[in-house]
Amino acid sequence: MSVQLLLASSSPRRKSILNLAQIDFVTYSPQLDEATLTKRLLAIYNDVCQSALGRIVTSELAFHKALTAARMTSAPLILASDTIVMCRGYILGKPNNAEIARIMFKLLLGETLNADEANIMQEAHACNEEECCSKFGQFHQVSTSVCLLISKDLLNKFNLSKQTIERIEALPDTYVEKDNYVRILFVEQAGVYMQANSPLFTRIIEDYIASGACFDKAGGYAVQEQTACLINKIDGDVYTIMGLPIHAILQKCGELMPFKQTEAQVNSQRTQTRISEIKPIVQPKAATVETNATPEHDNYRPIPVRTKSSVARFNSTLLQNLTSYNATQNEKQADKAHDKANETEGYQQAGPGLKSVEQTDFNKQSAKLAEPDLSLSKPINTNEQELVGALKSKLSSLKSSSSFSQRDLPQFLKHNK
Ligand SMILES: Cc1cn([C@H]2C[C@H](O)[C@@H](COP(=O)(O)OP(=O)(O)OP(=O)(O)O)O2)c(=O)[nH]c1=O
Repeated sequence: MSVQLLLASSSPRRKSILNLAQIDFVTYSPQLDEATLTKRLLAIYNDVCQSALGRIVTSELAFHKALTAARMTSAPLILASDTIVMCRGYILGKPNNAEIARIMFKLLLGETLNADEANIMQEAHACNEEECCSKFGQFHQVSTSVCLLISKDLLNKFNLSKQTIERIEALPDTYVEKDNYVRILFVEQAGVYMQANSPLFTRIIEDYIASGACFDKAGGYAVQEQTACLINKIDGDVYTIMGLPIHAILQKCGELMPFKQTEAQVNSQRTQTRISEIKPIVQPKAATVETNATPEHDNYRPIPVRTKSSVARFNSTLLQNLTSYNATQNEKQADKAHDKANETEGYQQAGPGLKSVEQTDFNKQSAKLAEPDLSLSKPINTNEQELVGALKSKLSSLKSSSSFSQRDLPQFLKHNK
């Protein structure tokens, strides 16, 4: 099915992860006031643990990003995602400035905040969570929610497995936006342990903040950049931390993902197209004519081609003509003989006698020319052919008429020379 995925995100990481998975997509950046929405959610869910908060906040934000894109574009297949870091009861989004970024690293590395720092981070303090510091370092949790909206029309075109349909139907609030879209929403979480027990790490942090790379990352760090040096242990999928849990996406709704064609597939399609472009060679039905006629040339008449059967036809016509000519010659001779006899014995009706001579010679000639010579290829002149034919028919009509006598024949031949 040729449908493109709309990635409702401006995150370069999400784009590169989709590219990595060879998914065919275009992007749209939904405008959403994430901070206000998060504040509202924290006010409602003020008595839940940080793990649950991570799920709630990212789910709501991912869904609203996808919904905004659906309303603005009406695209049939939309993917949106949201990532936050929860550490020691604080919800860590993107740091607004270097100072906040530095405080975030203090939290992530298990350091104690002073009063001022705690004051700055007051709004982000979402719940009272026990500090989880183990031999692996300070623990924090990264939550990434994924929301896939698929139009009902498009969903009906998929040949989904029973298992997938059941899984979709079991999801809460499956149908959204006036029932036009089916919603698939899920959260992935990963645990990260960080340690910075050497001045070397302090330098890495300062360099990273100075580069400005921290400002578009939840928690102010990136697992895929130099701050990876601070990470001692990860529980979960690294792509959940980077903002798009590709393994879970493919596992849960891979059937709905449009994949890019590999070079081999594109090449094989090209070959198929080339083969289908080749017009079939139409063999002429009879071996007698070969035609270049096209529908545009209605008056086109094919050039006759001399074949074995056409030569045979020609020879049989020639045989008839020769036979007819021979008959005429015989009649001439018979008439001469008759005239001679008449001169001596007087006039006699000789019709049956002539007929008898005629038949005998016909049979002789027929026997001689029964096997037509197929090597004959020069057609008889049309005028001669017509003349012989006309003579033959006239002669036979005269012979059958009662008024015709043998004596009339020389005159007839002279007249029709
Ligand atoms: C923790 C962490 C986050 N991040 C990034 C992923 C997300 O892009 C970003 C979290 O912010 P989000 O608000 O989830 O995403 P975004 O604003 O970058 O993009 P959009 O809302 O348009 O989809 O932090 C990393 O790249 N590496 C990391 O290790």
